[in-house]
Parts: sequence; C-alpha cells; structure tokens
Amino acid sequence: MPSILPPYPEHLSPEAPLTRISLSSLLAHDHTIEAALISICQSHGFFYLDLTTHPQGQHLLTTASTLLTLAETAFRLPQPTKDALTFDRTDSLFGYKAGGKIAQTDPHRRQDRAEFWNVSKDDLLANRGCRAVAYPDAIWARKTELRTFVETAHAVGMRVLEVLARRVLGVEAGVLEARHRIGELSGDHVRMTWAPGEEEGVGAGAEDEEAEPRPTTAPHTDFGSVTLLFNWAGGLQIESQESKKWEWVRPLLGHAICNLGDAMVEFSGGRVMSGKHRVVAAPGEQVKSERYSLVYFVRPEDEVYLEDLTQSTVNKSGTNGVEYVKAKDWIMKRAELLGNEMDKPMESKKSGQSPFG
Ligand SMILES: O=C(O)CCC(=O)C(=O)O
Ligand SMILES: [Fe+2]
Repeated sequence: MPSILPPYPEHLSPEAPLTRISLSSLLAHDHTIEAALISICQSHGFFYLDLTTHPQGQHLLTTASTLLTLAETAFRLPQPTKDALTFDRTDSLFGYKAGGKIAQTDPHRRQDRAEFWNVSKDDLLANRGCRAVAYPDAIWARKTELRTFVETAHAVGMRVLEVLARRVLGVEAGVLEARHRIGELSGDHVRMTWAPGEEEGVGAGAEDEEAEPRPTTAPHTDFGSVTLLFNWAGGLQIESQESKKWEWVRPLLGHAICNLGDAMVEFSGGRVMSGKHRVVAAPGEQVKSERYSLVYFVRPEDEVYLEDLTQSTVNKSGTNGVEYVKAKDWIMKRAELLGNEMDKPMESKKSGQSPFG
C-alpha cells in the first residue's frame, strides 16, 4: 500500500455491491462460482477477485506491491523525460500520458488528472513483430517483474474468458483462447496510473452530491476483453445500471477488481456487459493522498475481427450489413478519443463508447 494511506471512510454510500469471486474456486472449476461469475458478467460486469488463497493470486499481490514502487519512481521522472515518451494515440498506445486530457465521452468536458504509463505486453515478452517502444530505464530495469505480472494476469483473464466462452457464448473454450494468445501481437498492456492528492472538500460527494467532480479518469468502459485492476486508495466509481448513480468501489486488501471490456460485448453479441466507470478524488481523508493504480488489460490479438462469435456464420466483408473491424484498428480508433483533438464520436454496434480502457 502507498506509504500509510489514511483509512477509507467506514460509511460511504452508495457503495457498489460487488461480489467476491475466489480465484482458487475459479481455477478449480467450481460450478457455483462459475455461475456467480456468469451472472455478474451478464449484469454490470465488475467483481472482486480474491487472490489470497491461491499461489497464482498471491504472486499477483506480491508483484503488484513491487510494481507500485516502480510506479512511484516512474511518475517522479522529470516532466521533460515523461513528455518525450508521450504516445500519440493515432499510432501507438504505449508510453506516457499526461493529465489534463478531455475525453470525448465526458459531457462536462473537464480535464482529467491521471497520468499513465502504458507498457506493452509484446515489448515485455519480446513478441515477434513488436514495435519495441523506448521506455525509460527506470521502467525497463524492472522488466522481469513486469513480465511475470503480465503472464499471471493474462492467465487469470484467460480463465474468465474460458468460463464465458463455454457457458455464455456457447462455443468451445478454445474459441476465445485462440483470439487472445499471449505470444501474438495485441493491445494488451500493463498500465500504471498516478494522480496528485487534492485539497480536502473537493472529492465527489464531499459536500454537494450533485456537483460534477473533476475526473481523475473520465467516465468510460474498457475496450478490451478482461481488465484486472489493483488500487489502494478509493475514488473508483461504477455507474449503477438501475439508478444511473455513481457507486463507490471500496479497495479490498488481497483482492483485485476485475471487469469486462467492450470487446467481450462484441464477441458475445451483447450477452455480457462492460460497466461504465470513472475515477474521482479519493473519499474522506484519502483525498489528500497521491493515488496510484496498476492495471492489466487482456485484449484480442491485433488481427482478430470484433465479430459476434455466437453466430455460426460471419460475413466480414460487410455484405450482410454488418462490417467487422480488426482489434488493432478498433483499439486505435478508441484510443484516438483519449485527447481533446477529436470532434466526432465513433459508432459502435453494441458497446458504449469510451476513450480509455
Ligand atoms: O485507477 C483506477 O482505479 C481505474 C483505472 C481505469 O479504469 C482504467 O485505467 O481503465
Ligand atoms: Fe477502466
């Protein structure tokens, strides 16, 4: 945990009612847990993943804590060093993003506060054909830990996809597996995020519940398949499907927060959900603390079509009225919406639009 974080407020409402799924049970193919997972994915798509009782989970927890120390170093690099590695969003997703961006999907058009370092899975694993982005030495020196984090997080994501393939899409487990091979080029990456602390009283819900807070990370749905998130301070909120109100997500020790992204909405023909979320100033006394998070995005391979896999025959040419795009193009289009340069929202068949995840 970032050095001595003040406690999360005891009573903070509304709180997102996230179910806890045990990684041990999931890896043991426990039917009750699989059923719970399916029902979550068909409603809001967010859950806590209890990592405490399985060696793979414990490994993720230890590595996440180690990588937090890397994040502390990487965001403290001189601003010109960070700026020089800014990704341009039309060509690459990997490198640095400063705060101050306005998301196209944010109706309030407020500048975000979070900085990102996005480190590509393909660079870390030296996958054939990767672009080999130049990361700062401080990051590259920790590539061994980053690599094991990638391998374990990817394996956990694949287990989630395996359950959904068989029991929601009604296809063989291998159908999704074959579209998310770790050794093939994809938009998968480790994201470290950082945002400065704020003055007391500026947090969402602090005084005026209706006031629109400046986002740390603007409202979005993730656009990959599965996301694994580690955060230590509060501030993450999920939009309730029913009330459309923002609900707080309490960080839980020993747990990751797991959610589905829009690629899974496409693959499943709309049978699963990618929940809309955002990050605002941490609640209570935590508001003054710097906020870090660590994310792994499992995404489809670059050459994979974002098609509805529940349909047995798919016509990619568009002559049946539906034109499918390849994951690489889809992800780049979504990423272009990150900044404030773009005016046009892009079209999607089923999922909500978001510039971030
Ligand atoms: O920082 C967090 O808690 C969430 C970050 C997030 O949603 C994202 O990077 O897509
Ligand atoms: Fe996200």
